[in-house]
Amino acid sequence: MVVDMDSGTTAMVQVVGGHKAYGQDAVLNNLNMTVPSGKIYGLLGPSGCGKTVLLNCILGCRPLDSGFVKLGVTKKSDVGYMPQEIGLFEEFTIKETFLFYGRMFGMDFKAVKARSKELTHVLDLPDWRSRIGGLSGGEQRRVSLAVALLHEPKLLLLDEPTVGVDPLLSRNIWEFLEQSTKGGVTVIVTTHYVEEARMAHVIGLMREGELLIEDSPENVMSSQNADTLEEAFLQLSKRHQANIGNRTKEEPKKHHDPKQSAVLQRGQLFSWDRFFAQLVKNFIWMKRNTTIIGLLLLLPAMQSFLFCLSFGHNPTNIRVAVVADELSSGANPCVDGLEYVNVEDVDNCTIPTPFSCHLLHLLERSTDAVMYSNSDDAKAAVYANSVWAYLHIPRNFSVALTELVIRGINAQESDEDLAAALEQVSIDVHMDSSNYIMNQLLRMTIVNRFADFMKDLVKSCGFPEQYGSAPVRFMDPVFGSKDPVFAHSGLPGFLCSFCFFFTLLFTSGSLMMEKLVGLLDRSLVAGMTYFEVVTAHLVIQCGLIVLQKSIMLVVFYVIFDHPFLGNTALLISLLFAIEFVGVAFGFFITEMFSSDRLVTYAVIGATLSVFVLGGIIWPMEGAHAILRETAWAFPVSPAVESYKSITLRGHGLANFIVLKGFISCFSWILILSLGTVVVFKTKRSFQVL
Ligand SMILES: Nc1ncnc2c1ncn2[C@@H]1O[C@H](COP(=O)(O)OP(=O)(O)OP(=O)(O)O)[C@@H](O)[C@H]1O
Repeated sequence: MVVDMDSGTTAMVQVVGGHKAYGQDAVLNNLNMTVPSGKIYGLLGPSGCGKTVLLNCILGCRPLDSGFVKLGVTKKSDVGYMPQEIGLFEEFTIKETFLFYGRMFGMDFKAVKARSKELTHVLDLPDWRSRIGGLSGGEQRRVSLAVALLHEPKLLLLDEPTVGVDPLLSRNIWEFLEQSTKGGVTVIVTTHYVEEARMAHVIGLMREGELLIEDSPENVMSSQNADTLEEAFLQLSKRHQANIGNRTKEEPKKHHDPKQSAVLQRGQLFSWDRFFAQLVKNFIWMKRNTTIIGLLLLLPAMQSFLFCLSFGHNPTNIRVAVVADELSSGANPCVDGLEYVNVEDVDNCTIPTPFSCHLLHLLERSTDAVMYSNSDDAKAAVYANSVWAYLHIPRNFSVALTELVIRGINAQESDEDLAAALEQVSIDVHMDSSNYIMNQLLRMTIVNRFADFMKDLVKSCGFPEQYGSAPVRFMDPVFGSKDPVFAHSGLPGFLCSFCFFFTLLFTSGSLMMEKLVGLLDRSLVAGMTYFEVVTAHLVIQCGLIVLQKSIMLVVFYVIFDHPFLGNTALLISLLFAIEFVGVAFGFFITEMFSSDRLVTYAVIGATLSVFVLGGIIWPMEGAHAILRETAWAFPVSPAVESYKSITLRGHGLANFIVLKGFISCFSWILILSLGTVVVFKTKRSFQVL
């Protein structure tokens, strides 16, 4: 519907009392503008005066703070927009670019081809097979202009179309626009080149957010007694500058009425043409970026192999020094087939003494135990990081221990004798405890080997085995194996974190790339809906997820044979749910942040948090009470517990821990999706859904 102008003619665009500020600075200041239908409107003004902001307000990409915009068109497809930045996909050829936008506007191949041919001639475009990224700045601008003209819109908004263009070609472009207006097209062109705007039917001279004059170029010049537009603009600017000094600061009239402002309709929420255009674009991107896609598939495989090969196995070959005072110094009596020395007053026991040899023999099963002749050397070896610990066995160890075992503590004649005997049976361990895990594992190894030794000793002395062991029996475990492997319980946290990370990385990376080159906004202005962008992305993402997950699951459960007790379909559904949390988070942060650096930090921060809270490094049972109580609210953490219950305990969806993982994922997908829509709507005034 075309708006009636006071003069009786018709207007395609009307801005009434337009005011827009960023912070304290007014970018548009009570601006009134009328663009007659079927004319070229040249919007002139120095850099930073607000031309681009004004075009964005007309398009509805940015809302006015007050005032309103009226348009003579209602549909987005009636508008052609050429943004100041190129806003084209660098990986595309010119032909693919035309086809992408043609599809988006529902044009068939024949129509796209015919129109592209015409535009190629007028705009002197390079070979259609040329990639956009390989074109010069001027050539890219011409392709960008051709895209805006492709679907023969009724209203054209061109933001500096002739920058960097040869003067001859620039004239051709103006003539072409002039020609188009004869067919009823209305054109708004912003330009820095004041004289070039003489070819416009109407010009608006803009300065500091205000429109100083709006008339035909001839009238503008005659009203200022100027021979050139440049001169006229200079005079108007001088007068405006003088007025600014005298003006008291006026508060903008807040009469923004959304009902009066025109909103371009995008058509239906989902169109197969637009969805297909976006999908083909994603496929072309993948085809042109096989290295990235290859890495996205190779990385999970590589990480899975690295995890299986390096993570959670009990350390072997830990070097430990043993100093046994009861062994004669110099030659090692335990070597050469353990030629044990006999001690006379020990009888009934079949383990030869000194016992240090048997203990050493047992230690050698799980460590690299090395005999040292004295404590000073052993200590020096710990300081030099040659060994993780040294054990000191006292001089009378064998005799004192045998007496205590066979004759009992009551056989000691006095308390002093008992204390001396107990001192002689104590093995001192001096450890390098700088590594917590090594410390715990070594401690466990020493205690276990000593327990084995005591069992052997009491048995060899004719006592029942239990006499030498702690009165605790570890029966067959309810879940897991008798000798649990750390990697088995670490795997769920690792896999879930990586699922989240890979999808987050791909989603944020691909969206950010579209956003930074202005492609996303250009597509949205052209009528693409955010819903179509999301669905086209999800199709590609799902394909990648299936491939990545298949690789990882084969590595873990087929090649490395990790235990798997549960339902495969349930596990795959859980992994998909986690991946979609990553996708939703990717959409959220790319909408939230406008710089790729911030997005990168958010990806790293979120992944590390998920990794830490996933229980790989430490179980949540050991976390701070507040964190433990709130862990259910974090994304992915409940899913890790769910994963463990499915694979290591064989539980199904009826189990609450398993169910909680799914509930958590779906809740986060919902929260992040709603968050994305809110941020999207707040930042732009596009209709999203
Ligand atoms: N999102 C934003 N946040 C804050 N300030 C903004 C934003 N967008 C534009 N501005 C400011 O608004 C003013 C007008 O910008 P605009 O891009 O419209 O200028 P312009 O007339 O198009 O300039 P040029 O010809 O150089 O492109 C500038 O001072 C700019 O910094």
